[in-house]
Amino acid sequence: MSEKTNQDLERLRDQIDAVDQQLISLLRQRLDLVAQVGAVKHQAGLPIYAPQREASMLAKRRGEAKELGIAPQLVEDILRRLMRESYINEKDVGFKQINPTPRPVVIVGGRGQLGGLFNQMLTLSGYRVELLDQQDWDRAEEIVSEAQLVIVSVPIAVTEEVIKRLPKLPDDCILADLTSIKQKPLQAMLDTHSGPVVGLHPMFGPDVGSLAKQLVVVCNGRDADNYQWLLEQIKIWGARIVDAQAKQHDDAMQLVQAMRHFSTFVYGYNLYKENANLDTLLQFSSPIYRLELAMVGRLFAQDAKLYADIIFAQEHSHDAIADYLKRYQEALTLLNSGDRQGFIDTFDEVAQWFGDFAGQFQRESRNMLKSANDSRQ
Ligand SMILES: O=C(O)C(=O)C[C@]1(C(=O)O)C=C[C@@H](O)C=C1
Repeated sequence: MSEKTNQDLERLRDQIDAVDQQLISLLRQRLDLVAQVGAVKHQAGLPIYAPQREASMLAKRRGEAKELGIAPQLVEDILRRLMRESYINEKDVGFKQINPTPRPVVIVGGRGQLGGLFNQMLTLSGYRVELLDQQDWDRAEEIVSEAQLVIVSVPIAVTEEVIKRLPKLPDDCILADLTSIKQKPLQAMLDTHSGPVVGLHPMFGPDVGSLAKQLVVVCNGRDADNYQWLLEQIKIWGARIVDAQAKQHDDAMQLVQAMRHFSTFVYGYNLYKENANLDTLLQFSSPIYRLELAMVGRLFAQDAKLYADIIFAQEHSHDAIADYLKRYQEALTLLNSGDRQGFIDTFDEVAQWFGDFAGQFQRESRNMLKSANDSRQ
């Protein structure tokens, strides 16, 4: 490379560095403003996530970007990443306490990951949180004696047993659970406690940075009026609430969770039995295959018992998985018989069934792939 080229590059890179440093300074200013917004929202009891504000802000910035010859999507991607940081920063400012009472919230299994997240959110909202774990059970009666809310957050396999072992709760105490199946825990809570009961299913893992834009499924149990404050508090944390009947939820979870996790498990099991060379697979991976491999591999970085519980606890998951196997075999028959047209006809039938969702999912996955590719070295 010539000396002049070197000098030109160095001069321009110095200017880029200066601009990037200004960007960092602007990020600091923006985060300070967002923290102030968080404080105002804390006082007013407003949710972190403000969809209307986001939509109008993104529309304006996209227009301004376009006028400057900048790709609107680039600006939107940057702002969405900034807002994800805002959710975390605003969370740390704390939240308005919807039900200001000195009575404690008891989290059974609060030293677990999901229980720990609810402990953090409730504490940030000003509630006094007590934990009731295995080592505390001899003091269980004392711990729950004044509780206004008891949340059960233990592995699925022991949820019903733990609920049934709970000491008598105050009559007005709310009994809730966070289990990913709803019918059995809800019935156990209704049988065990005569007061307010509600089943919750947080549709996210404990490693979310904030609850903004997350989803919590609510299965009403008893005396719903008494636990509306809890649902309001969850909304202030930024989450969306969806009501569902417990059976409707469990039936959907068979496909969404049990079958999905089981298929991912089998995919990984097959790679293992084939003794595939992951380094080689990655070497020849397109971005989408790498993402698929990552979604399989991440499963095996987690606790086998958790997924065993999710899959085995679903009473009818065997049926959903057996159906999947039957369709896998039907598709294999098309392949083995060389029935290319039969495959195409079936493919078109399924495409018809997906309808507009197919295009929507293609657009969404395209953006996910771009982001996933950005983070690659
Ligand atoms: O303006 C707000 O209400 C904010 O909380 C700030 C902010 C942002 O980062 O711009 C963050 C989250 C909201 O969903 C909308 C915007």
